Amino acid sequence: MSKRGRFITLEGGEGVGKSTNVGFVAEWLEAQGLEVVRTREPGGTERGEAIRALLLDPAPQEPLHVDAELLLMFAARAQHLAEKILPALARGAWVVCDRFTDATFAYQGGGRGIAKERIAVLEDFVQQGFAPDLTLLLDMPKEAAKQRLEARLRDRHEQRDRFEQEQADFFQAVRDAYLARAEEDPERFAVIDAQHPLEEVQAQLRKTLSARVTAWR
Ligand SMILES: Nc1ncnc2c1ncn2[C@@H]1O[C@H](COP(=O)(O)OP(=O)(O)OP(=O)(O)O)[C@@H](O)[C@H]1O
Ligand SMILES: Cc1cn([C@H]2C[C@H](O)[C@@H](COP(=O)(O)O)O2)c(=O)[nH]c1=O
Repeated sequence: MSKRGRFITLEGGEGVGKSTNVGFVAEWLEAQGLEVVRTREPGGTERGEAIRALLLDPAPQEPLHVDAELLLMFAARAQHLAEKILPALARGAWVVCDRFTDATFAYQGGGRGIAKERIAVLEDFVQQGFAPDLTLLLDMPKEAAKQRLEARLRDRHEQRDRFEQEQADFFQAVRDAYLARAEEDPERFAVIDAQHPLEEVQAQLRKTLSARVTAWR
């Protein structure tokens, strides 16, 4: 695959501010004169969004097996890569994605307990070495993130999705798995302290982006 643009992902647990800041990151890059494609996982394509609806269904008729959950994440990802991410990068656009494969290692690995070696097999199969250029990991204690999430659910009259219904130990395992991945790959990851007011979080993001964009040019 010829890749001229850069692939930036935002990661973190529920309610840490990923969706809020995907827009900020995309707009900051656009202000530097770059073409930006903003997307999310699971989803990002028509078929991927249909898979997302299955995965997030708050009241499924029958339980979803953990391996089926894992495979559906990668099925959506395969479509997303082929239809949207890789063509955008090939024409020189930058892609900003709300979650990618680190979420699989954190949720299906850390949260559900699937061995990371099994996840890595699917990662190799689907991605063939492809990985983000930069991952912005928004990190904060799960209790504070839960309060933000609950305020959002209340304000927007949203129902908890299937993942948001999990218990505290699941979210602690997700956070621990994300931090372990960041420690394993400090070149790719930037850990952003997300518990501060939005302006401070965005100042951290701006500083990180500015340093990376300068280094890449
Ligand atoms: N730094 C911040 N300080 C205070 N509130 C924030 C901050 N960042 C985001 N919020 C608010 O917290 C709530 C959760 O943010 P957001 O929806 O962006 O999180 P998320 O990580 O995308 O969550 P999810 O993974 O559940 O989709 C929103 O109501 C948002 O306005
Ligand atoms: C990519 C990916 C996502 N998930 C989970 C994490 C979240 O709970 C949902 C997506 O909802 P959001 O509001 O967009 O954050 O999906 C996962 O378990 N594994 C993955 O690979």
